[in-house]
Amino acid sequence: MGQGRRMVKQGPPEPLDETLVTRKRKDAPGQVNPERKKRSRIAAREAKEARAKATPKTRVAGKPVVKNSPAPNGTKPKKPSKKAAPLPPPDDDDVMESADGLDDSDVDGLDNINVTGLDALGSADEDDDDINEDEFDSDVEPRRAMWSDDDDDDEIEEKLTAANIAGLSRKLDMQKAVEDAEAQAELDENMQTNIAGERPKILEDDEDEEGGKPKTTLVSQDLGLLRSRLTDTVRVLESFKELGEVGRSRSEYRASLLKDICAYYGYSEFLADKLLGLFPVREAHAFFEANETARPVVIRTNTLRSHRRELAQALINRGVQLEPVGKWSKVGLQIFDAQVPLGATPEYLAGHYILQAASSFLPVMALAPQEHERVLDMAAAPGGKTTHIAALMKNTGVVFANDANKDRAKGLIGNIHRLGVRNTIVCQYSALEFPRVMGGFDRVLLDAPCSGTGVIAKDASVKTNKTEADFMKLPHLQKQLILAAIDSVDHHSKTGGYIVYSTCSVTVEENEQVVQYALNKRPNVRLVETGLTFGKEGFTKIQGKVFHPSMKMTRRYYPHTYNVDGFFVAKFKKIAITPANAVGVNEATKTTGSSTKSATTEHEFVDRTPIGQDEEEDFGGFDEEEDQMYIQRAQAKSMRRKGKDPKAIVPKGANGVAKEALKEKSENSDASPKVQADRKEKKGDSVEVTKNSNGISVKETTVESKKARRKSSEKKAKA
Ligand SMILES: C[S@@+](CC[C@H](N)C(=O)[O-])C[C@H]1O[C@@H](n2cnc3c(N)ncnc32)[C@H](O)[C@@H]1O
Repeated sequence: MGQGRRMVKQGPPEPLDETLVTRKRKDAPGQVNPERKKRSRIAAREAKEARAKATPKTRVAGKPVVKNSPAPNGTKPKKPSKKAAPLPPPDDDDVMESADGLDDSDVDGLDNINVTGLDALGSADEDDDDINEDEFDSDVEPRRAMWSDDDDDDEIEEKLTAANIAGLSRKLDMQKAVEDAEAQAELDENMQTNIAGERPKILEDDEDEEGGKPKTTLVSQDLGLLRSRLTDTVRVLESFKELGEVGRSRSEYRASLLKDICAYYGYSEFLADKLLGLFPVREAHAFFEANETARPVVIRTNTLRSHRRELAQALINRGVQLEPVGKWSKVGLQIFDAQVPLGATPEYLAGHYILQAASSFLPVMALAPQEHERVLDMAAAPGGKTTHIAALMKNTGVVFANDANKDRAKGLIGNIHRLGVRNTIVCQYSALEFPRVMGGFDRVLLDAPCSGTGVIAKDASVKTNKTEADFMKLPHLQKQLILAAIDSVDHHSKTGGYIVYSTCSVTVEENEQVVQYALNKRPNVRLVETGLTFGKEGFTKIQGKVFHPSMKMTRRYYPHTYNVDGFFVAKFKKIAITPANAVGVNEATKTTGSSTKSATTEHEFVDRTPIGQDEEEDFGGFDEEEDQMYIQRAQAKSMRRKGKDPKAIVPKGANGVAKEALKEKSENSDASPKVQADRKEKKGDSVEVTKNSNGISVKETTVESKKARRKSSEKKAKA
């Protein structure tokens, strides 16, 4: 086993770029048919020649640098550009909710198809048991490992590869684009500061009147200068002792960097400062840079309807170029190019896949739902994760998919139908109302509404529209939601007792601070390993804040490290009941104003109030008397069919109302409101004639039925 393999196995997975994917395919031993090899070579040679013509290169310090003269000062440098391509409609969103309820989608198109493969994430999958880890190598990887869900059908794989051959030359073009971009970046970096040891002059001598901070006199058009100053400042801050100007402080350089980041990438100073504080300075630069390019388009195979290999073959036949997303997932396919809109293929319409960002797989993988369990997805729309949960449960057990937003819940229902999910019930509550609505779940997923700072590449508006207030309101909501999630889980569950909290944000306020709050307020939970085999550890210490050491078990994902959307995943195990006097128990009940009897008597915040008793409006309400009438009609019909006398039934309505009353109601049902009222009045009952919103129906309240209802409610309350 080569050195490379050992490193891949032991260390964190390195991002693997597209060129390596290409090489893997070509180098795979005993896998390549001669025809394919020949065509690949031709394509490679052609691309190489074209490249040589277009960009003569030399190498400086081991990295490619373009020989052509640098962009003159004041000219616009090449900023990472976006490639236009057909947009598939999104299925799954994670950017979602900001405080104002805005959202956006996980996958918003084929534009910006990224050239860095997600294979980078390759390490053992939770459920990918046919992967031989020893075989993994960033340079040489047997094809079998690529298709980890299928065993040893090399022949089919070769066909897939052959069908994909057109993609290989395209990948070479992409490779060229990457090299060009790298060269340009390298050039920018070296433009002003390529003499070792020289202290670059970055800060200006004039200071502004207010803060004494360095002025940024460069206007936004001076992107070339901005960029080189930015990279220089990063370099100085990294080696401040050697490179900092005498008499200048670190904070001056930082202030200059912050201003340049805002000017160059277009962030509000508030957000840029917050994000800059998350990373060492060079990493922060990489983060801002990564937010300028889109993440790869990924689809998740719906295993309720298809298998990954079958799906891949079908899409390849339609001209889609794709690869398995990486060893960590059995169901993901990364799309490199598509001649057809991915949101309108027959396979899409038949529910064989869903467009879903790679990082959206992670919370569900951490949740690890089991067959026959009872699972709650607290903020579920549009259902990328719900449908994944249902697929892992093989349509057994039951999933409650809840979302507070009615319109988004419609999308959720659409996805559930399209993907053939049959074990899921959709509901529309504020998740804060759980567990009063229902509790006792084996597992709960809280994919919380968040600021979306992990998905800026998809929604650039986040750069400027998030304010300080958002980073107070959102964490406040997230903290309430996480307590509700914890209280909804059955700690006695034989198979589960787990809660997963996730966001597509990278800020500490929305992640570690929320998790720490949950640990503080709920001593009956502890953090456990997520089971995810890659991802950076959550912070235990940052910016003067200290968190519980177990915070290490949470996982952070960044666009610049794994080429996935920024994400956070934490997994809790509930080990005991929630004390009745715990914070949040009362707050949650306040929202509905119902009795807290169950919480106080059982010390577990599980309310067993029948659903819908007080909330008839949402679902159109239930009319028990009317129901009873239909039941009796059906019974009578059935008796008649059997040749019996239907009058033999001595029915009682749900409220104890005798058959006569129902019969009367039945007779009246055809009469006009006025006639009905007259009839009632004759009988001496008090009558209210009201029209509903459509102006057509009568709401009648007789003395008799009022009494009956009261009686029935009392009975229920006692029960
Ligand atoms: C990040 S998105 C969920 C994405 C979803 N899990 C998926 O994978 O497709 C957050 C969701 O939270 C919902 N939401 C916001 N506030 C809520 C609340 N109080 N209760 C329940 N859902 C809420 C939003 O409507 C939004 O759909």
